[in-house]
Amino acid sequence: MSTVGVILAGGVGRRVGRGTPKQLIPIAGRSILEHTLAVFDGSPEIDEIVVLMTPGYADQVREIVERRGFGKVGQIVDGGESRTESTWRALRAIGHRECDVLLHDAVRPLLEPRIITACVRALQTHTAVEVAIPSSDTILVAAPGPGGEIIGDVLDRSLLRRAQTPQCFRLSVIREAYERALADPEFERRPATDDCGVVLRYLPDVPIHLVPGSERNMKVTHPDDLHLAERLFHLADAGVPAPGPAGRRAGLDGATVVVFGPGRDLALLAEQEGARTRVFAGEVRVEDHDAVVKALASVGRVDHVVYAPEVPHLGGLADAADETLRTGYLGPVNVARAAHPHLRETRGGLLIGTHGHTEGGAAHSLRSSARAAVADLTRALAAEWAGEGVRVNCVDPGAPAQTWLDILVSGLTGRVPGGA
Ligand SMILES: Nc1ccn([C@@H]2O[C@H](COP(=O)(O)OP(=O)(O)OP(=O)(O)O)[C@@H](O)[C@H]2O)c(=O)n1
Ligand SMILES: C[C@](O)(CO)[C@H](O)COP(=O)(O)O
Repeated sequence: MSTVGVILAGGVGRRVGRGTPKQLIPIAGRSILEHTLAVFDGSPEIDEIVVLMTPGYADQVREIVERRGFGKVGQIVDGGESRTESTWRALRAIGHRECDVLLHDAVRPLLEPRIITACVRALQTHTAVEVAIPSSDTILVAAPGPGGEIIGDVLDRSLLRRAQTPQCFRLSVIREAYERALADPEFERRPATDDCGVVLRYLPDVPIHLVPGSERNMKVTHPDDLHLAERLFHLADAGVPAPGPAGRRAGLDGATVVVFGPGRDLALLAEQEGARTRVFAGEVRVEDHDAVVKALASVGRVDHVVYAPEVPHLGGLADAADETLRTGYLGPVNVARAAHPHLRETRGGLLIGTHGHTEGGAAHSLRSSARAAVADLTRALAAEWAGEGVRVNCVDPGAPAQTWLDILVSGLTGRVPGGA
């Protein structure tokens, strides 16, 4: 039986309150929807994807699907007026051939693949499956009282769970629940806020099995959630995915890697994976934009550019050497500007070494602020160049050379080290 992932992206994001549907807002260098699609398209358990999109925005989905080569996206369908109406449209688009369906909020982009695996496994023995996590707050039932609300009840927290998505069903089960709901005039007056609610109300004899979710699988609902999700992405990426020997070779074999700064170890490692490398250490002054442009022009095709600055001395502003300004601020900007036309042509990647963690922050003001500047530059450029397929990441200078290469071939963009 095949497994269809349904991405519910038909809303407008009223509570986030931007002029554009919130699923198209960029986080960590890509739109929320793109992150979510990447999880489903990359899951071996998913055979096909149906996207329900806000009417008028299907072209944006097509652009993402084509640019990222998301081959499993079979249909892009206009969403309905409500979440449940979007689900119903998805069920109609899938048709009557029995299959398993995983309905997921597009705005939960931090879904871990292991949750999809657990859901698909659970569907082998259950016809309805829900992802949920324990509630860490005590939940109250409010009641009308004198001058406002009072507590009507305090629920038993040990039994409380917070519903997430995916919510997963055998197609015939969720279809029957919806057919009953749509035939019930009461459903319009008292709609459901999720799909399990529809099954529970209209097919009460079908047990809905619970699978553990995760705190990270948050829903972007309010403006602050955008900041939280951004931070969580960077924490999630803190352990850069290890591509393995085959992935490393596939990413570097035949590619040209240009390093600015003392990056000999990195270059040697890249060469072992089949890359052609060029290191510009002391001979190119990175504060001189024209010199960086010339250096890159002398290489020919460029797939990856790495900026690996010397780690500067520590100290307060008064003691800071011009070298820190040069390598911390001007270097990253000049290398990025000069590398852009090359990387746009090859859809390549830029990796910027930061000035590392500062112990006791305030004592090393220039170095700390340079690190923050590089982190923000990375995020901004990742978003700015995402449409051109150019990836931009940064890394701590102390990270092993292997980690630098793993980031280069990872497909990540907008990645900054935790805490930057
Ligand atoms: N008519 C709708 C409404 C919502 N959704 C999707 O359901 C998920 C969860 O809904 P929610 O967070 O409420 O999204 P919005 O409806 O966009 O937000 P708001 O209620 O603030 O407008 C989102 O991925 C949203 O795009 C949908 O497919 N069709
Ligand atoms: C389905 C859901 O994400 C489970 O928590 C939630 O009910 C959706 O609610 P929303 O108001 O449509 O965001």
